Amino acid sequence: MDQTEAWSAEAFEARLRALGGCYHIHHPFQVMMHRGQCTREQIRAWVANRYYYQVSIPIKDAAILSNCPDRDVRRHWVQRILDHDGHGGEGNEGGGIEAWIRLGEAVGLAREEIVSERLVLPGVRFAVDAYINFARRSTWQEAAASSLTELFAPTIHQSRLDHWPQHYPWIEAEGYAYFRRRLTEAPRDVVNGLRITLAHFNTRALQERALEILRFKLDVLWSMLDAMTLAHCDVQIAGWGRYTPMAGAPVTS
Ligand SMILES: O=C(O)c1cc(C(=O)O)c2c(n1)C(=O)C(=O)c1cc(C(=O)O)[nH]c1-2
Repeated sequence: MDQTEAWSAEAFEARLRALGGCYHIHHPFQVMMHRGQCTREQIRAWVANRYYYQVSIPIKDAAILSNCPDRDVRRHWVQRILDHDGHGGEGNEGGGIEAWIRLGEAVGLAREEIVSERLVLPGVRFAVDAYINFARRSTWQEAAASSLTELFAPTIHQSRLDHWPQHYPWIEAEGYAYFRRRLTEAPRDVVNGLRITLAHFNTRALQERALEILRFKLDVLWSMLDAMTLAHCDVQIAGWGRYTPMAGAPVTS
């Protein structure tokens, strides 16, 4: 087959979906959470760090809107901001960010501890900021394609709803509302994001570019968990012993 010929829409979509093999559902930290092997402290650390992703999503989406001259696209895309920030309508009073704070409280964090972001690790901040900056500097179509990790998100949200209550009975049930709401929001976002991506990336070179963008975004999510693993799991480093984040160089004398 001609290496420069565009893939059909179906073949292109299949390649995008195949990158699900690199989704953070396969990261050791995520696997540990899924199997019920996390301590309360590790779950709390994950929720507190992921808060930074949650509050950054609407900023990222506002960056996409600011680069998009197409009124129809903006009208759809703005819904994502309202999903997270809230619009006061029924079931969406505080939006996803408020629901995430409630999840934090359900796992034993204080609201102030979450919103102060003082538990957010540098590596998590850098990874999330890379995503925001990508959206600021790219075309709106490229930035839209970078949201397509959401293709794989309903599976991960559903698995938390299915397994966490048995594994972590100490988590208050109201905390799960965030995952439940994403089960309907994410598939709707994906239909829209896929439509834009399949229409815009219509040459082989552009399709390859879209795959590269999706890999970048998968790396953002993976790097966040790498940072959390280093800081909150018992990672031993030869010659250093247990890794302690931000502890500086070991005293070797
Ligand atoms: O819990 C997760 O594993 C997960 C992953 C992702 C993702 O794949 O980017 C998102 C979310 N959750 C999520 O809740 C969410 O609102 C969201 C928005 C976006 C995006 O890129 O615009 N990704 C995700």
